[in-house]
Amino acid sequence: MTILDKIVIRKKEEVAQAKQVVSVKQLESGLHFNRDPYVFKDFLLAPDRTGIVAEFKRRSPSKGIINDRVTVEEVTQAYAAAGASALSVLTDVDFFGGHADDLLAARAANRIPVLRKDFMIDEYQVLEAKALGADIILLIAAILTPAEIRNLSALAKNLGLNVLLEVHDQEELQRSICKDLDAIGVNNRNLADFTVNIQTSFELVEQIPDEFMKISESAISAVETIKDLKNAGFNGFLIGENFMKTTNPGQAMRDFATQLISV
Ligand SMILES: O=C(O)c1ccccc1NCC(=O)[C@H](O)[C@H](O)COP(=O)(O)O
Repeated sequence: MTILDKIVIRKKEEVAQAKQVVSVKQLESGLHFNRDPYVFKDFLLAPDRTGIVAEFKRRSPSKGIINDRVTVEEVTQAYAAAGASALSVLTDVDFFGGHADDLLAARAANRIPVLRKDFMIDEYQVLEAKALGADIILLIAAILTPAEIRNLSALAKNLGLNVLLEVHDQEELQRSICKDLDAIGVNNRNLADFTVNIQTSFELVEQIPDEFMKISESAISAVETIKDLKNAGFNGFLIGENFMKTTNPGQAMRDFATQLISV
């Protein structure tokens, strides 16, 4: 069994429990339910932003604890001030040490799009994402059928949310593309065995239709890589560990963004 299989099994239990505690009706009366989400594309393409989707990531299955000494408010505000186009906030508790409260805190502290980074398998989680104030949801092709992707993305669109589809190879991409997606992310990390290879992005970028924003995800640690990814056609760059492993992730993002201007 891969880590992804384990995460999905746990996620099904979590969603079933959550439905017992908070009804769909209660979600729909939630704090942020009627808020208009930010448009992801506008922030990715804004000339005064970097295209970086900066992630708040306390720990991960591949690395264990990355940083448990910083707060979501201080880090995400510093990311936004340093030119992040969007924030990625992990809400998975068991495998990433995240929490729904992290998303609420990031939302309250910032005025740029926030991605709910989780393993979405049920419509309930999409409603939750909206209630928590997310602007973007992630759909991972490796854990969803094409029909599930169509249904979850259609619901997200109805709620005004942006949809980022994550793929790892050409087969996932071709079977998963549908009309309600806004962005397609190529994950350079193989979620089954944790190996990382930035070439995955370069190999897949030309297969992604131009109507979608193109995001390269994971294992990005050099400004030169961003330059190469931009030249290859990517609009966005999801970066977590490279910033979070430092004592001051916001400053690490600022230094990175400053170097980006000169490459
Ligand atoms: O990061 C992991 O170990 C991981 C394991 C299993 C499923 C997902 C995982 N990560 C989620 C991500 O995609 C990354 O957090 C994100 O792309 C940022 O990656 P990085 O810059 O390498 O932290």
